[in-house]
Amino acid sequence: MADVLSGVASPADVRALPEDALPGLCEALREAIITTCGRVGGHLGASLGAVEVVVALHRVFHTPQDALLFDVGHQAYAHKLLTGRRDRMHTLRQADGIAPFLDPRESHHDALAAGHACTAISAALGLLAGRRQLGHSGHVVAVVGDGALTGGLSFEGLNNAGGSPLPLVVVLNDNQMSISANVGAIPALLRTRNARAFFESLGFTYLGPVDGHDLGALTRALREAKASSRPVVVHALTKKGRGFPPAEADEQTRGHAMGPYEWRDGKLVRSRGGRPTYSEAFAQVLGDALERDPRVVAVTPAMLEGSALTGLKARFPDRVHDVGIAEQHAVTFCAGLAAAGAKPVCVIYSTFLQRAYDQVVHDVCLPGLPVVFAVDRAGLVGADGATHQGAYDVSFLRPLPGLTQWAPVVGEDLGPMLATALQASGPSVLRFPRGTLPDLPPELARDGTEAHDARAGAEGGKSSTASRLTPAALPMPGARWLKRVPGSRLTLVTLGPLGLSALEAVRSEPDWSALDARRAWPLDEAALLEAAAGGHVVVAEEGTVRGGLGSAVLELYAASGVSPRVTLLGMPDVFLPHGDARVQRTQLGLDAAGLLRAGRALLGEENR
Ligand SMILES: Cc1ncc(C[n+]2csc(CCOP(=O)(O)OP(=O)(O)O)c2C)c(N)n1
Ligand SMILES: CC(=O)[C@@H](O)[C@H](O)COP(=O)(O)O
Ligand SMILES: [Mg+2]
Repeated sequence: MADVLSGVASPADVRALPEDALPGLCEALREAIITTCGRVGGHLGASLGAVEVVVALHRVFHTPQDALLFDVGHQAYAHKLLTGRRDRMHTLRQADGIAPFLDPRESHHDALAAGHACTAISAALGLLAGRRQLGHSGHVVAVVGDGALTGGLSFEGLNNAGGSPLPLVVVLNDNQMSISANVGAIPALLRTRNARAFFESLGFTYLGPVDGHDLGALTRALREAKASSRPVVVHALTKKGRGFPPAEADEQTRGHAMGPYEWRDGKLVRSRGGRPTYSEAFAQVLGDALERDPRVVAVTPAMLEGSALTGLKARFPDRVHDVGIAEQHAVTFCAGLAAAGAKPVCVIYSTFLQRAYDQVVHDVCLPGLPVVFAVDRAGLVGADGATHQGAYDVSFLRPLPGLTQWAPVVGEDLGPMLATALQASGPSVLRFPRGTLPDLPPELARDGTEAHDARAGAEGGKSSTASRLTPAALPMPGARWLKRVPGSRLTLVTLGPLGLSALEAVRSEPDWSALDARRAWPLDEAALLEAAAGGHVVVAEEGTVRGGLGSAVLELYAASGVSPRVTLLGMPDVFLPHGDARVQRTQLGLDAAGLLRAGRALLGEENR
C-alpha cells in the first residue's frame, strides 16, 4: 500500500494514477497520517476525514496554477503528503520540521498561510480577485469545515462571494463536528434540504450533498464546479476520524488532535500525563464559582475540550455556553450578559482573543462591564507554532482603560484571582499558560495569598489551598515579593509562572530579590519603584517584549524620574515558529539559567 504513495512525489503523479489505484492511495495516506500522528501527535481526526476530498481536489485542480486554500489547515496532512513533503512528515510540528498548518514558505502548493479558522473564503475570494486583476488565470478553491460556518468571518466572505461574478469554488467539508460536536442553527440546517436553498439564496450554485468518501462522486462534483462561471458550493459529507477506529469511536472529538500514541494489537496505548493542567485547575475554580454564585456564566468560542470545560458543560448545561468559532460574538455576548447583571467568564485562548479586539475595547471596556476573560494558552504554545502563540495579549490589552490583567504563578493563585475578578466592578483578565501545573514551591506554600505581600509584614498566613481561596484573602493585593532582600542590588520582576524561574534563580544569588508583578496592569508602582532603588532590574514575561509588562515598567520609571539599569526578557520581535515550548523558553533565556545570565550581565558580573 505504502508503495502507491512512494510513487507520488507531486500532484501530477496523483493525476497520472489510474482510477483503480485511488482507493489504495487513500488507504496509504490514512496509514501515513495514523503513523505520523502516532509518533509525533497532531491533528489526526480532521485529516483522516478529508483524505478523499484532498485526493479528488488534486485530481481535478492543478496546484499551484490553481489554488487550494484549506481553512485552518489542520485537515490537510494528505495534501502535505501528496505535495512532496512525505519524507519529512516525521518532523511534523517539531522545531525546523514540517509546519502544523499550511504555509507557502513550506510549499508552493500551499496558497496562503493560516492556522486560525474562518479565513479561507475571504482569502480565496481575495486571491481570485487579485489574480484576475493581474491577468492570471487559474481556479481558486476554499475548503471549509462546518465548524467554520459558525464564524462571522466566513459569512462576510460568503456574502461578498455570493454577490460577485467571480467563480469561487467553496468545498464544504461537513463532518458535523467542530472540535467538539458542532453547535447552533447553521450546522443543523446543513443536514436538511434547506442547505441547497440556503446557499442558492446567497448567490451560489449548490452541488450536493455528496458522499465525501466517494471519490467518483466527489470528482464529478468538483469537475462541475471547475466548469462553472459562477460561485459554487460543493457540499461534501464526511466523517471525522474516518479509517481509525479509536478516532471514529471518540465521541468527544473524533480524534481531532492527539498526542503521540501506539496502536498495538488493535488497541490504542497512550501515555497520559498525570499532572493537571492550568486549564483544568482553572476549570475547577470556575466550577466552584458556578456552584457558589448563580450569576456566574461561562462562555467558550468552540474550545470546550481544550479549555477543559466539558465536565462543567455537563454539570451546568445552561450556564456553560459553547457559542461556536465566534470569538467576536463570544465577547459581545458576554457584554450583554454582564449588562443584564450576570457574571460572565469568557474562557478564550490568547491567540483567538486577537480576533475579538474591538469587541473587548468597544463592547466591554468602554462601558466598563464586569466581564472576566480567562486567557488560556498565554505564552509559548509549542507544536501549534506561530499562528497560535499566546504572544500579544498583554501588549494589546494593556492600553485599555479599566482593564485589570492578572497572571497566576501557580494553580493556587487561580481561585483568589478569579474571585477577585468576579467581585470587580469592571473587566478583568486572568492569563495562564498551556501546560501542566508546577509543584507549589516552599516559598509560596509558606504564605497565604495576602501574606505574600511582604510590605504587609504578614508571615505564616493560611496554609491550606482551600483557605487561600477564601474571600478573606480578597481582593488580591498587588505585586508579591517572592524574595525580598533589604538593600538588594538587583530584582528579578516576573509575570505569571516565570516567577518560578525567578525563585530558582535567586536560590543561587542570595543577594537578589524577586518580585512577582502579579498584574501586568495596573502596575504595583510602589513595589516596582522599590525594586528600582537597587539600581538593577530584570523584567521577564512570556509575551512580546514590545509593549508588554517590561515596557510598562520602563514607562513607570521614566515618569517617576528614576533610572535603574533594566533588561527586558520575553518573546522577541518575530513570529516564533513551532517547536518544543520548553526548549524555546530556554533559548529565550526565560528559565532560571537565563535569568541568572541576564542579571549577572546587568551587574557586569557575567564571568561569575
Ligand atoms: C479563530 C479560531 N478559533 C478556534 C480555532 C480552534 N479550532 C481549530 S479547528 C477547529 C474546529 C473546526 O471545525 P471545522 O471547520 O468543522 O473543521 P473540522 O475540524 O471538523 O474538519 C477549531 C475550533 C481556530 N483554529 N481558530
Ligand atoms: C487547530 C487548532 O486551532 C486547535 O486544534 C489547536 O491546535 C488546539 O490547541 P491545544 O492543543 O492547545 O488545545
Ligand atoms: Mg467539521
